[in-house]
Amino acid sequence: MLVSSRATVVSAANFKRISSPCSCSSSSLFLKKKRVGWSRRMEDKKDLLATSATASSVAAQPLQDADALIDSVETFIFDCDGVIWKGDKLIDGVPETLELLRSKGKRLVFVTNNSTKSRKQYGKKFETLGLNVNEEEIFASSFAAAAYLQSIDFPKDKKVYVIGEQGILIELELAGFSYLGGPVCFRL
Ligand SMILES: O=C(O)COP(=O)(O)O
Repeated sequence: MLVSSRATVVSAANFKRISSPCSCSSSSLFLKKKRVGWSRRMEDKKDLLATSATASSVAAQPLQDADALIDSVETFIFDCDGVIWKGDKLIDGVPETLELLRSKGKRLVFVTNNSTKSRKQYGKKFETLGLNVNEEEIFASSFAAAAYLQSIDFPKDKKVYVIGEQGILIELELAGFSYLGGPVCFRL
């Protein structure tokens, strides 16, 4: 399974020139883990800086053989903002890249941690941008919140307090959960 992160914009036009998505993702995960002990000791900090420099170098390795990579991967997971679109603007090369991967029978999954929209609303956004993506291929954090509650058999007669966006409320409703809270406007 291949995870494409924000740092690795997959574009048909420059696919052969991009860095390896796997190395970017693993290095950022590694850095997050290391950060737990970072503030404790200055020596740890120095170690981390040395390590992060090495990790960055590894992440910058160019992709040598895009065809071999595509052939070896069954499922491509794309982040959305910064990879598929920037705000409301489609990123160049994305339609061609997705078409290429679909023509090779690859499974595509689109993930986003932006909870302002439900899966259905994201489906509309993909459509507006001219991309043919099924709702089942979209995993937004809004949907993940509802799916998690289902997975732990959260009782339907209890309420969920939502600190989050409208998309979460919609997904909770679809899953049959009651809630309190939701988007809050702060006035200064
Ligand atoms: O919009 C955001 O806050 C992040 O969105 P992303 O997870 O699709 O990159």
